[in-house]
Amino acid sequence: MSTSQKERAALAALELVRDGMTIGLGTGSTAAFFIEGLGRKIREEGLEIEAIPTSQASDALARKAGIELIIPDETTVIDLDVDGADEVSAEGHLIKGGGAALLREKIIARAAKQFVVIADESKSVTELGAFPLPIEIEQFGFALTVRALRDMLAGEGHEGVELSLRHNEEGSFVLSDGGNFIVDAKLGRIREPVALESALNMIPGVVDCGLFIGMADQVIIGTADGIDTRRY
Ligand SMILES: O=C[C@H](O)[C@H](O)[C@H](O)COP(=O)(O)O
Repeated sequence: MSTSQKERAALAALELVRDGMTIGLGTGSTAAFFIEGLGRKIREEGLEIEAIPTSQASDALARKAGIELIIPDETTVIDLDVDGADEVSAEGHLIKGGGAALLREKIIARAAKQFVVIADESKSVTELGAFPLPIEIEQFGFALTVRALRDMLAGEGHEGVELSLRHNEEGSFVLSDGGNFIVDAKLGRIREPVALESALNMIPGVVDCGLFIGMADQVIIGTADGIDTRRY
């Protein structure tokens, strides 16, 4: 069996798992390799692991893999969170949310002692922005929120940016697990991601955006014949 770059990164992240840990489970095709691998590791090594999924999809995968899931309370210590990304910059800043899970992913990444990103080489970029930035917005007044986004982005030098409400193949709006809409913003190039994240999250109606700035402790990129690990 040939190992894909995504799987290679996921297998490397499994090396960070220790008995007794509470682990955040990311969302997407790369995180799925980690979840399946974690299930195998728990069975083979008899580990005591509790996990918190960042989406209904990852919840279902984890249950299938036999991983014990918990709902965190205020005392919960999340030792490790492992998740994929849509783009990873040289500084370790991320774009996430291609699978509409950005809010739950950010809540868990923010709470985790160690946030590890796993990705294939195609996700590694010098500057964020080629991947349309997912922005999660409240359904109420969504058209007004889109207008406010457009106005703010124009003021920040992103005039005429294409903003689209995400639809599925049947033409219905895509909803996040929390029931919100997702707007994809084709920015092309994000020069100041720190300022942009703050400006986006200040707009009433914006629940959160897919910029994860300075959050990753470690990025593991699967390559053709190994891994490239970056620590921040
Ligand atoms: O909302 C989805 C997540 O942010 C994913 O982690 C991201 O889209 C990467 O997914 P994949 O590993 O499938 O490329």
